[in-house]
Amino acid sequence: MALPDEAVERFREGLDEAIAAGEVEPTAMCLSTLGVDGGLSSRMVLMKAFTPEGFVFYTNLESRKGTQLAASGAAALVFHWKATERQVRVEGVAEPVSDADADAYFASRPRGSQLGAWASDQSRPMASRVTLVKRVAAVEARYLGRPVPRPPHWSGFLVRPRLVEFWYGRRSRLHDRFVFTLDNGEWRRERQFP
Ligand SMILES: Cc1cc2nc3c(=O)[nH]c(=O)nc-3n(C[C@H](O)[C@H](O)[C@H](O)COP(=O)(O)O)c2cc1C
Ligand code: PXP
Repeated sequence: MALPDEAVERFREGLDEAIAAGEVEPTAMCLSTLGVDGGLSSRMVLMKAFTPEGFVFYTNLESRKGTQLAASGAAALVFHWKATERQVRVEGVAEPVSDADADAYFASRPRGSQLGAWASDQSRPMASRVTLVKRVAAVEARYLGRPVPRPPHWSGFLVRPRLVEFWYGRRSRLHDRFVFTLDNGEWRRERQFP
């Protein structure tokens, strides 16, 4: 269910203002996923697309987050824009992006990052840094003089929101909060106490 116009506008405006204010990584978001044991796991990722459908990021599908999302889909995101004292919080369900979208984004990455996606068994044990350096050299040799294809284990997820909260910080601590919640197929909007 697409986000309501107001939520889309608030997100776009918040991101634009964070960029204008010089935020170092304005698209950085904390992603939380659910382990099979019911435990939670969080890490930062970079948002690469935002549409009324949701928030897209890319990763190794065999990583910890990748396997957790394949198992449950439950995902929560937090953006914190320090320069503008804002926070956006998202709760929803992650689904794979299309191969066409993943191919297009992968093709736009610097060659070094593309080679890294082949070389790194993200989240699995690595004996030493030398292992990684050797693997990068091997994939570099393999794709010498030709484009690096997207690895089958590297793609993206679209987090479709069921809740989006916009938090506007105030020095008084009497912050403003607007929460959009999907309720029986309809978006509900409410203010909440800070
Ligand atoms: C600011 C920032 C952005 C990051 N962006 C990504 C990203 O977009 N995709 C990714 O796979 N890892 C990204 N990482 C690395 C992840 O935080 C994490 O270490 C890695 O993906 C392994 O996570 P996992 O073992 O939980 O799967 C980023 C780290 C930081 C600090
Ligand atoms: C392993 C990894 N994948 C992806 C990203 C983010 O995407 P990109 O490298 O395409 O900007 C990062 C950012 O640090 C990263 O560390």
